[in-house]
Amino acid sequence: MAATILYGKDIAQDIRAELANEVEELKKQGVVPGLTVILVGDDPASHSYVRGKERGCQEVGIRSEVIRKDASISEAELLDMIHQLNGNPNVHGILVQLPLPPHISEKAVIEAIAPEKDVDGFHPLNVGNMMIGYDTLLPCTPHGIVELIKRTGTPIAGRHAVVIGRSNIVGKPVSFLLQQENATVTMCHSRTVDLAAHTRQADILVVAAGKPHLIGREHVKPGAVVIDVGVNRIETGKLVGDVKFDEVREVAGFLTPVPGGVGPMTITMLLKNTVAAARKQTAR
Ligand SMILES: Nc1nc(=O)c2c([nH]1)NC[C@@H]1CN(c3ccc(C(=O)N[C@@H](CCC(=O)O)C(=O)O)cc3)C=[N+]21
Repeated sequence: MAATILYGKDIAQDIRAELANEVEELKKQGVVPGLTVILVGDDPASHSYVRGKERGCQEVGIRSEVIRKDASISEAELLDMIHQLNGNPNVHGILVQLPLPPHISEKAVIEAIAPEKDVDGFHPLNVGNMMIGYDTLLPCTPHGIVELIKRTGTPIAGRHAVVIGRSNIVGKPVSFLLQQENATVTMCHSRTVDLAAHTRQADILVVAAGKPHLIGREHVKPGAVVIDVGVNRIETGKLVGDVKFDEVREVAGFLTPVPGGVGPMTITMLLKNTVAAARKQTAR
C-alpha cells in the first residue's frame, strides 16, 4: 500500500492559524512579539530561507526585522549588535542565520545570544536543558519533526526510531526529543557499516544526512514513518531530499515530501518559539 504523504506545509498552516490567535491575545495585553534575524553575506539559499521566515512572521502577526550585513563585517561588530538586541525589550527572539563567513566564530555568536531570546535553541544552556528534558526553547527542525510524527497518530513510546546524521542542529537533538517521547533510538551516520541493516528495523526513520537519494526502498521497513530532512539543491535547480521519494512511498506508511515537508514546520516552530519567548519575557 502506498504511503500517506505528510504535507508539513498543511500542518504548518494549521499551527500558524493557532499562533495567529495567540498573537492577537498578546497584542490585547500590549505585547507585540518581535523577531530579529541577522543575515551576513549573500548566500542565495540563506536569503531564500530568510524570506520564508519573514513571510511566516507576517502570517501570524509577529513584528519581524531582518538586518542584512556584508560578509566583511567583523566578529566584534556582530557581537556588539547581538548585545544591543539582548538589551532591547521589543526584541523577544534573535536568530543569526548560519553558516557565517569563516572569520566569524559560530560558537562565539551562538553563546552571545541571551538564552531566553535564542529562538533557534542553539545556545549550550538551551541544548543542555533540552537534553535533561526541562522546559526550554527547543531547536526548530527537531521540534517540527516530532510534531509531524505525532500528527500521524503513530505512537512513539516503545517504538524503534533510527536517526541518520549526527549534526548539532538536527540529528543529535532529534534523538534526544525522541528519547524524551520514550522511543528506542539508534544513531547512524556516514561511518555506519551496513546502514540498511539498521534502517530496516526502524518504525520511525529520520533522515538528515544531506546526501541526495541516500535512502531507497531496500532501507525501509514496510509501514514505517519516514521523515526526510534533506534540503539538496541539485544541478537542475530542483530541491530534493535524502530519500528516493517515488521508491520509498511504495513501502513506507508515511513519508514527508521535499519541498513542503519538514521545511515549513521548521519555520513554524521558529514562530512558536518567538511567541513563547515574548510571553515569558513579558510575564510578571
Ligand atoms: N540560525 C539558523 N537557523 C535555521 O533554522 C537555519 C539556518 N540558520 N541556516 C539554514 C538552515 C536551513 N533552514 C531551512 C528552513 C526552512 C526551509 C524551507 O521552508 N524549505 C521549503 C522550500 C524552500 C525553497 O524552495 O527554497 C520547503 O522545504 O518546503 C528550508 C531550510 C533553516 N536553517
